[in-house]
Amino acid sequence: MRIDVVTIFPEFFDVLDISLLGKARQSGLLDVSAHNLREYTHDRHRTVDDTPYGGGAGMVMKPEPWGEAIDELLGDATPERADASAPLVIFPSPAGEVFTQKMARELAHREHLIFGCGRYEGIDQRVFDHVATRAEVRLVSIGDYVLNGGEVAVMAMIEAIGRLIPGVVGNPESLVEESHEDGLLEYPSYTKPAEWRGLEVPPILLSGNHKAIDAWRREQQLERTRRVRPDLLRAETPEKAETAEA
Ligand SMILES: Oc1ccccc1-c1ccno1
Repeated sequence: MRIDVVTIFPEFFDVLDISLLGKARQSGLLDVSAHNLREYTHDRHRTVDDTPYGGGAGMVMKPEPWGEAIDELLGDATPERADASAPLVIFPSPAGEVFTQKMARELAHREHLIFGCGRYEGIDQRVFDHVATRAEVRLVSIGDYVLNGGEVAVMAMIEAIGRLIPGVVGNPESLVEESHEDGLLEYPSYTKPAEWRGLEVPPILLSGNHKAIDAWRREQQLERTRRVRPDLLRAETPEKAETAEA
């Protein structure tokens, strides 16, 4: 998978050379490149923002640099070539659809993602409108709170997507039993020692009875999800909600 990120802080993404995603980049499974939006300006001050039409506080990111940056990254992509190789352009935004594990799984199958990190009061709307004439565009939020810019959101999405690419995580089994993989929160985990500061590991986990352990873990998932994220039980599949009510 090729990932391009347009940002005024390209050095922010240097951290991706560390850990799992660093190995994925070295092995060629993941190719991440950060591009400085200011390289696409032509004035002495490398200006990327200006005052908003209609007034209001703050500054809005100018369309011209964005247009040139994304033109370069899209190459000769056209809507007519809308196949798996077609680039998907994602702008993190508090006004976007919420990023979920389901979306991460979907995006892990794409060949080329382009992320555009907005700052200030956002990016001129015409950038989204124009790019949408050439490629699929999505505005995506990582949660109901406000950040200073899209870089943190893009980092989170790259990690969530990148770790699902086959070969990136050593043991694919470890991807299955995680929060949100089956729509529920994960069960509590324990390791040695069996007793720590007076706290013992649940005896069922020491029993060796794997059928009983699986049942206990499933019940722990349901109890934790009912308590912490009841909204997940109301989502999508009625069976899930039915199980939860049992
Ligand atoms: O708050 C933001 C500012 C800029 C770009 C993205 C965000 C955001 C907030 C939540 N998800 O994305």
